[in-house]
Amino acid sequence: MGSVTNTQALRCAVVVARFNEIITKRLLEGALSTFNHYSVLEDNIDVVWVPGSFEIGVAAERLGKSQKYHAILCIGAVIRGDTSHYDVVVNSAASGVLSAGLNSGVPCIFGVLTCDNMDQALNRAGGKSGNKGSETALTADKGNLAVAAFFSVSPPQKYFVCVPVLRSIRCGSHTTYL
Ligand SMILES: Nc1c(NC[C@H](O)[C@H](O)[C@H](O)CO)[nH]c(=O)[nH]c1=O
Ligand SMILES: CC(=O)[C@@H](O)COP(=O)(O)O
Repeated sequence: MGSVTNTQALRCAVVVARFNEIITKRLLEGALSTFNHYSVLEDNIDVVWVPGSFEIGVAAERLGKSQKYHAILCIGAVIRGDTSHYDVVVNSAASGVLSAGLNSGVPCIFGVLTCDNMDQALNRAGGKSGNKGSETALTADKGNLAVAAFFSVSPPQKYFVCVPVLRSIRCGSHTTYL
């Protein structure tokens, strides 16, 4: 993908885990509403659902390698149970997202909640601790503009020109299934 200097040119994919959907749907809504706030166009966002956080990395890497996106948001919610299964899913999700970014060269942003219980997750999905999905989208907007400017323009302080180009436009949900 070429570089972008304003958010209306930004193309993103959001990979969302269906597991703990009550949480991940709220994180997705937070991400989409933040994209809307920063003028990312609805048509430029593809949402891809996967069964659980364990599968996020595979999808993110495939999307990254498609060369269609400036950034891939990875959203999931892993909630601790009685066994060590939690650690396996969390570690696999984290290394999968990291590998997806390294192998595709596209920023893959880690928006997977890793919580001890459902209360912690609800608090971070629009509750008293904010909406981590929304923060994930913010990372994509700012991170991508920064990365694009850093690699493609000289002098690098052009980055500071890019950031204020943030306006508001309507953005609903746009869904694609793998
Ligand atoms: N326990 C959680 C899972 N488990 C499901 C796995 O992610 C995976 O889909 C399954 O093992 C099939 O490969 N996923 C979450 O996202 N959150 C959990 O708490
Ligand atoms: C991710 C988890 O820990 C959970 O879904 C699995 O629960 P358990 O460890 O009780 O089998």
